[in-house]
Amino acid sequence: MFARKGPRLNVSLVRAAKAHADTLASPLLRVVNLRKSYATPQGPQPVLRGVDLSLRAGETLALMGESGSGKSTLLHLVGALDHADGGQILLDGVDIAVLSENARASMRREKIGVVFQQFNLVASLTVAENLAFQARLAGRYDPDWQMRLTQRLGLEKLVARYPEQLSGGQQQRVAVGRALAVRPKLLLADEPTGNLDEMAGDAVMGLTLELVAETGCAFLMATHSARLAARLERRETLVAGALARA
Ligand SMILES: Nc1ncnc2c1ncn2[C@@H]1O[C@H](COP(=O)(O)OP(=O)(O)OP(=O)(O)O)[C@@H](O)[C@H]1O
Repeated sequence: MFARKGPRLNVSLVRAAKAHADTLASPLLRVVNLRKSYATPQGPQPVLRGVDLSLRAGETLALMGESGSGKSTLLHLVGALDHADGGQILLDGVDIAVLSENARASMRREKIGVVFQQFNLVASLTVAENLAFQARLAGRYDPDWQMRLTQRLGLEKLVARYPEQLSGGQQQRVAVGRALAVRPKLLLADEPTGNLDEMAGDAVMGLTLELVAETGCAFLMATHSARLAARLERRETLVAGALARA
């Protein structure tokens, strides 16, 4: 019996190892020649003029650049929250631009977590309900994972509170938990510590990076802070609408 099962097990192990190697080799996110302009009274204002970017599963990348350089614009496009004028955004091999609105919405819910500078919690929901919000919408609510996230983020004693009863750092920890509750493949964060003092910001950053490593998701974070950017594996800077390596 063992003799018959042995070779089959080996073949499946080899296949699994190859699939894992392929996943690591091909980028989770590939942005190609991405372009975006905004309409202004003076005519279209180009912000992204051909951005190319790759991110592998599990990789962490800080997106830097002066105020107004287009960091939030890029995150919104990658997060399928806005439409590009041209170029491609391939997430898990799927071009976001060619998806129907429904398919974009499910990709957003199931594969992408987003953390904003302004926490954006639902004021009428408790901490526990906020944490579960996105996962429930995506049909991916997992009570064990939610409990673990709650513990890891130090929120056990706060689950029955409402956002207005929390400090900024606590609110942002809830927002990080909410984004990770779906176990996204990609976590996006736009100045996630921008509204926090240094100590609270560092604590949120540390927990986020630990949970990113634990879940194996890729992490793309826009930040002005070279100090925070240094905690991520890679750094890129937006200059004149394209990326220059920092
Ligand atoms: N909806 C919009 N309509 C018109 N212009 C916009 C819009 N959103 C952003 N912009 C402009 O696009 C440019 C890039 O803005 P964006 O918010 O992406 O920059 P940023 O690098 O994230 O800036 P910051 O670091 O200050 O947050 C800015 O000049 C901004 O004024």
